Amino acid sequence: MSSFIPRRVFPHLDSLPRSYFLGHHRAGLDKMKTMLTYIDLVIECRDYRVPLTSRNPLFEENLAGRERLIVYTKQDLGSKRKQQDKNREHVIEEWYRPTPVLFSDHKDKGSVRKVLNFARDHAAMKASLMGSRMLIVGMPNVGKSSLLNALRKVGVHKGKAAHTGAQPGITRKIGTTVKIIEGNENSESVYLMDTPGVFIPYVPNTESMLKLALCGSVKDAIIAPTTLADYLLYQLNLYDPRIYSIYAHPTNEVVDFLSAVAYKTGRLQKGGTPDVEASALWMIQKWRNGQLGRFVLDDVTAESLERERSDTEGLGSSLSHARRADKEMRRQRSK
Ligand SMILES: Nc1nc2c(ncn2[C@@H]2O[C@H](COP(=O)(O)OP(=O)(O)OP(=O)(O)O)[C@@H](O)[C@H]2O)c(=O)[nH]1
Repeated sequence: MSSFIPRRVFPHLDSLPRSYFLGHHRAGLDKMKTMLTYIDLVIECRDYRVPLTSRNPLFEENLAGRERLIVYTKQDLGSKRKQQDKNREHVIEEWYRPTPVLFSDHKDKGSVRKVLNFARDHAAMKASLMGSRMLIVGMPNVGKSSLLNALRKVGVHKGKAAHTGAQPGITRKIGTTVKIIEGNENSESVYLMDTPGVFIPYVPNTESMLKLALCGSVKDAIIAPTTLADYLLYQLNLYDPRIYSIYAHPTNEVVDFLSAVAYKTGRLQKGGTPDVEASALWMIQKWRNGQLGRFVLDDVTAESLERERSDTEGLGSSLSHARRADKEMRRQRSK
């Protein structure tokens, strides 16, 4: 163990797709734009494990002019609720000031209540006779529908209203409006609308694509499971290789790692050969569920937002525009 040295960089994979911008993403975004006049607040969800990479500039560009609350979902999957996490959350809050930022875990009533309180205060400020209407937006699979259900449960004690699932693309159209706060003599009711996840037209680099895929924003068929497991192994090694010690010795070799997992868990094909692909999918799922370490994949420092912004500049608006900007960026870099 003491002699093990993890990889410090993950190799650039030229053949990796860098787009997952589907028809219903574009259609959903267009529809959101037409609804903006009726909306008092946009609740933009991002994944706590990738606080920078799950930022989609399309929302800032297309839903500008409306007040925004940023909610980092799945806090439980990236945090151990320690001082280190508090420091990280403070940095994230500072990045977006004055835009308010909250952190949520859909099963933790306390964090859901904070979002509700924000929505209630915001609605009270607007004091509309028709009640307040809010839109929940974000990348695919980030946890929008789960948060909507949790807000409804805590807010008005009603059951699930939106479908949720482990793969992206469960919500394909803008859903029905759901009441999350009951009005009273002092304030009007608050309604929330679910929307389909919208992916970034063109991801700035392959590592960002791997991060988003690992967090479940991209369908599992898009990137080979062994490639994704290799990226997971890279991250596990940087964090703490002891996390997988019940399956394998520390290693940088994905096939060795997955073969050890296959032997240990009985994932074998005919003739007893290890089923590397099945083991890859199993390990990825374990990490996604928080059973293989809970940690953040992005670098969170005071400067990292600016760095990411300059990397993604021009990659927001359209696919062809994004490709051109990417080509130009590469040309500049090679100069
Ligand atoms: N651990 C944990 N899991 C969550 C949380 N929020 C959502 N999930 C899980 O993440 C997956 C995706 O959640 P959804 O609510 O369907 O995500 P979505 O953003 O509506 O997905 P799309 O339909 O692709 O837009 C589900 O398996 C949820 O159970 C959270 O706060 N913590």
